[in-house]
Amino acid sequence: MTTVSSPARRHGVRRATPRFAVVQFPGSNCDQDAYFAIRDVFGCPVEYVWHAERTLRGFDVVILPGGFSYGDYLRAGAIARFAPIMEAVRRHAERGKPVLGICNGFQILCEAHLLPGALVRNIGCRFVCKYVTLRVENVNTPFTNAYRVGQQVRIPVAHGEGRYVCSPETLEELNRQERVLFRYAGSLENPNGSMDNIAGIANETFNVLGMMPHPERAVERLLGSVDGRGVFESLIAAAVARA
Ligand SMILES: NC(=O)CC[C@H](N)C(=O)O
Repeated sequence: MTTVSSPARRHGVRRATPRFAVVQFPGSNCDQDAYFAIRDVFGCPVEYVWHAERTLRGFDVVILPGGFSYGDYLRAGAIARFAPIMEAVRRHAERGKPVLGICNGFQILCEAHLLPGALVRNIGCRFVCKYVTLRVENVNTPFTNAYRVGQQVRIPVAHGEGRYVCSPETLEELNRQERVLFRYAGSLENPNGSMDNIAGIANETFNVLGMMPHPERAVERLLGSVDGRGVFESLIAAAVARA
């Protein structure tokens, strides 16, 4: 684990550099990408937390990474929702601390009812793995403050069950409360048939975000895009603002 000695810590005041937890479920496969981005690209302290653990004490930001938790049996995220760690994730969210679910993490957050709606099989029933262009819709959140509203960003998706669906009432509420933080930039960019081109949504208090695209895979120019960096930069800036 890399520990960053922030100026705030050196002067004996509250820590500003957030401490990240990356939760690992059996079948997670993007946990190392998230860990690498946080530690090597952003220099923040990060630890893996196994799904059978029951506490997230000491962590500021919790990441539920992508993958195929429990083999995606029944429906992606439907079994992970019952993992022991999920009670701690719920408590973390209830305290107003940030929880970011990426791809399978988004699926788990919906199944756990920390976010509304569900992610079902892509239109066309195919696994889709490619870059898509997103539009950043709301930048007044701990996950998006480093972006400009309306900014278009290129971030990859890789999923078979990424079609976001919800009731008309929920959709109306999500839009009215500006809880859609990312949209596929038009129907041609929508890889899965999600309602209203939804790519990422927040809870009512804006401290839980689920998104199908993978920002942790878009943090190095060498890999094709740095447009995902804003999500981590926003979380770090929000932690500094809170300290
Ligand atoms: N990268 C991911 O998390 C994708 C896997 C996901 N469970 C799916 O729908 O295919």
